[in-house]
Amino acid sequence: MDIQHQYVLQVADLQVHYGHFQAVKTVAFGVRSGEIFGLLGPNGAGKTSTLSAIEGLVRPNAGQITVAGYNIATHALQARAAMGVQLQATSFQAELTISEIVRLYGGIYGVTISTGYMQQLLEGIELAAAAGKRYGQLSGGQQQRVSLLIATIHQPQLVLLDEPTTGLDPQSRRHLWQRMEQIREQGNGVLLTTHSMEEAEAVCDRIAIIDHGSIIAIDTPEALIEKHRHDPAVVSVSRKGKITLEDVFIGLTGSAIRA
Ligand SMILES: Nc1ncnc2c1ncn2[C@@H]1O[C@H](COP(=O)(O)OP(=O)(O)OP(=O)(O)O)[C@@H](O)[C@H]1O
Repeated sequence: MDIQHQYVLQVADLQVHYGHFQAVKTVAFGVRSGEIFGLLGPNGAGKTSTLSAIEGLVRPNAGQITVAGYNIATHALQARAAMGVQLQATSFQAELTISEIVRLYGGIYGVTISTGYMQQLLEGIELAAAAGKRYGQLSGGQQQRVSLLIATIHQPQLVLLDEPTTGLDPQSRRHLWQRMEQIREQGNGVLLTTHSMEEAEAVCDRIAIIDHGSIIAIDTPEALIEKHRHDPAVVSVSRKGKITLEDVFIGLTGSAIRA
């Protein structure tokens, strides 16, 4: 099979309920090898619940999730070994140095990290000169770079990123975009949630818009803009006479402020 058309993630008929509340109703999509896929939706749409089901943190009420060909319900260990999840900044101990954290997580994932490889890894996130710096002393952008390095230290086929660039300055954001693009070039897949339409347009090959627990559109950013550019709901929210992905997003999900 052509590697471009292999799926590193397949989600079929996913449902996640919290008690009687259906947070995810009917979600189906796939992420291909060598693809950055964006999951976009207003607050409370069901993005994190979908990611949590893929990560195995919540048990779905229905549906199948397959990572690198492994069904997470029947082959959880293999599925988890094939995915990398970006941990929250607070997951790392503030007093550990960057190199200690890299060595610790390398050990957990069974990756041998020689001195030369450590140097290479830290150069890749522009932190080679700060190897001995404690995590708690790092800026938000530096912490994000370390946490993305840890998420990818075992070269997973699928990387899950939940709003990774929130709060970052433009330089740090560009750096993270480049890292995502490197993951794509290596033939692996990225599933990203974001509230930034600029980010989705800049890095995502395809996006799905999720609202009230269901996917309402799925395509490339360019195709979504093209398809909806004459919708009255989209035209009515456009600014400066140009239709953007944000106009399409608001046109499809409505202008009402969510939770
Ligand atoms: N543990 C939980 N128990 C009950 N309801 C929950 C729980 N987690 C999430 N919800 C609800 O499920 C819905 C979907 O939440 P989710 O966090 O998946 O949305 P989201 O799209 O990630 O939102 P945001 O953009 O705000 O992060 C929301 O209405 C939320 O309040």
